[in-house]
Amino acid sequence: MTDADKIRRAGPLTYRGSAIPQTTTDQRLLDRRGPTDWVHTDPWRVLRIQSEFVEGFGLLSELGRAVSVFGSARIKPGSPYYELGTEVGSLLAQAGYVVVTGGGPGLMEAANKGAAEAGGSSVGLGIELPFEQSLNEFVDTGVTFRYFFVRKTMFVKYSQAFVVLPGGFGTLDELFEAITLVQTRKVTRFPVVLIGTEFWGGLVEWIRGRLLEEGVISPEDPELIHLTDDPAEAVAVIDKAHADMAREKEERAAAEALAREGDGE
Ligand SMILES: CC(C)=CCNc1ncnc2c1ncn2[C@@H]1O[C@H](COP(=O)(O)O)[C@@H](O)[C@H]1O
Repeated sequence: MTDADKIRRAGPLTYRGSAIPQTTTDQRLLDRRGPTDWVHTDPWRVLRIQSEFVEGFGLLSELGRAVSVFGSARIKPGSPYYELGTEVGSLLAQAGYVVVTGGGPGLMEAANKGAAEAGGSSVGLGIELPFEQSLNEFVDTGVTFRYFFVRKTMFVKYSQAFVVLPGGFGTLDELFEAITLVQTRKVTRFPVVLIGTEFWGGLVEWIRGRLLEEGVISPEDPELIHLTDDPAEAVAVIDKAHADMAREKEERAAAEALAREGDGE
């Protein structure tokens, strides 16, 4: 056999004769020599981002009914808000919801603790931070994300409501992301419940007053937010929204079935 008759198959590729590479794909993969700066380039980051979506979707897709609870990383046990967080976590777990938090300390921990005390399950979606940080001890299932926006997708995709306890910039970011997604109909029928009338009252008043008066939101927009001091009311709002949603889905399915029957006649 001459060199020109030689054939190499590499996956779906076929090489013949002088087109056959000097090395195999595996050899090139395993050869560690070469520059390494590509690790810090955007195309490589895109793959890392992709892998976070894959891991996140893989872990969370079979969660069942879930509610995300947000709140300050800084409010410690002993504070009435911490108690409120624990109660919310317990009541959500008793109502059959998985409690999803950022997995950190403070009110995230409170909600996870409440869920654990009620025998429910807790998910922590952590974020890599510049300082050492681990998931709180009440998280049953956890993922720690490198990318903030990947993590935020997970909260929305795998929970059916947001409960927002008192908090700072992080909590405000999560609250306003949620109501923007509802306002722009990126998510539908997604209850957003603020707990703590004293804490949130000023903001809600400003939204209902200033924002409406200036015409920067629609008259119905303030209704996207429910404000209460009562964790049981928060759970009732969420349950009702889901019952309404389930009923509407059934009615739609029945109407479609009827239309199909009509077509068949
Ligand atoms: C001690 C300390 C500051 C730890 C921060 N560790 C954190 N771990 C996980 N999620 C967090 C953390 N800090 C902020 N977040 C996210 O932002 C919200 C709280 O931010 P903030 O404390 O309100 O502004 C939480 O709902 C959570 O989703």
